[in-house]
Amino acid sequence: GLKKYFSHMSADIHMFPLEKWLSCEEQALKKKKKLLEEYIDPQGVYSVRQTIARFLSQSRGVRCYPEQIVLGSGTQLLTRQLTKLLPKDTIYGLEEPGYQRMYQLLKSEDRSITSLEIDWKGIRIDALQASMANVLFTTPSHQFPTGAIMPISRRIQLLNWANSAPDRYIVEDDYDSEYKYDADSIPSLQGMDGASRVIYMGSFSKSLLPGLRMSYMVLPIPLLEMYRRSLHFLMSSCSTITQLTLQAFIETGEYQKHIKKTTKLYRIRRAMLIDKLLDKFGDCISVEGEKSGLHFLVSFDIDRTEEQIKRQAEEKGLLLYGISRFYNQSVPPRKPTLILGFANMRTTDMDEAVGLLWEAVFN
Ligand SMILES: Cc1ncc(COP(=O)(O)O)c(/C=N/[C@@H](CCC(=O)O)COc2ccccc2)c1O
Repeated sequence: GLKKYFSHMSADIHMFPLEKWLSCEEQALKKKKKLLEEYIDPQGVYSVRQTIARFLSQSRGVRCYPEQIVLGSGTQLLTRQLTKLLPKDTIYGLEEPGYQRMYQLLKSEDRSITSLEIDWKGIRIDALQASMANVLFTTPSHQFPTGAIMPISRRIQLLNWANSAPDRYIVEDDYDSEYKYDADSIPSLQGMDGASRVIYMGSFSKSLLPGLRMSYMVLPIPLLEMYRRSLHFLMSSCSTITQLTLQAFIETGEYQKHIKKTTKLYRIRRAMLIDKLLDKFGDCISVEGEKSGLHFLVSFDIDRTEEQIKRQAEEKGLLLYGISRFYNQSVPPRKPTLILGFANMRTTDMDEAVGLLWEAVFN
């Protein structure tokens, strides 16, 4: 198969503290195995939600009670539950370019969607106001896929938008908020919301492993009441074992240690990769969205299409993704732009990876 050096969709299992995770699992099972006998609360084990609420308050300034947290096996599944709490004729505003799978999920649920323009600060307020959207999905910490970090001023404008008409909500997908390099981390939109307009979504897919399928959403009280009324019959979609292990992993401080260690390692990988790319490609490339997260964008000032570069790369055995895959409407004229992940890029592979990229672009 194709080499996935630049994959933005995979974590590096070698970075995961498997031994510590397994001892947390053993400890959780020994102490709380009784919980496995029954169906637990559909929102997830209460004590696990208490731990997550504390962690969110410390790390992201999210203000919530454990009662407001819903654990789910993936952001998409939680989004499906959320759409069932909102009016059928809700119009969902999604960032363009944005998280395609969310667009595809909402479309598969026959929801009305409108694509909204972004700029280097994230979603554009004029585009949002001109649209008919009443629920906005946005990724303010590190816009997916461009990496834009939304400044406080734009966040305040978003909250004003949400408070200026009934039935408006902002879904803050705080994906990729764990890894900050040059930018100081800006507290969550949810923490600034005083009027129950923000639904906060997060995931352990990037900070731990996507295979754990541990994601969560924080519902404002009015939606929580609706959840309790209309979705109380649901069973929790996350394994109780994974929930209890995660709780132990956070409570023993292993999670915080892991984030510190991986941030240091990712910071080195990211800096080395950008240096090597600039050495090799010089001023025919420009890098953006590299201030946080586990990927950045590289656009090429050459007369080739993204498709040609992708195909040429596949000839050389290298998997690449272009920015085009994140557009729901037609891709506007722009320089060929690739999304380059570095979470799974070992420093020993970098020279080969950059060499293959060079051949894909120039041969
Ligand atoms: C905007 C956004 N929000 C949430 C998620 C996470 O969803 P969850 O795992 O269901 O909680 C992703 C995953 N996005 C994935 C790429 C999507 C794509 O390009 O198609 C990338 O996910 C990972 C990247 C590195 C390491 C581990 C995972 C999301 O891009």
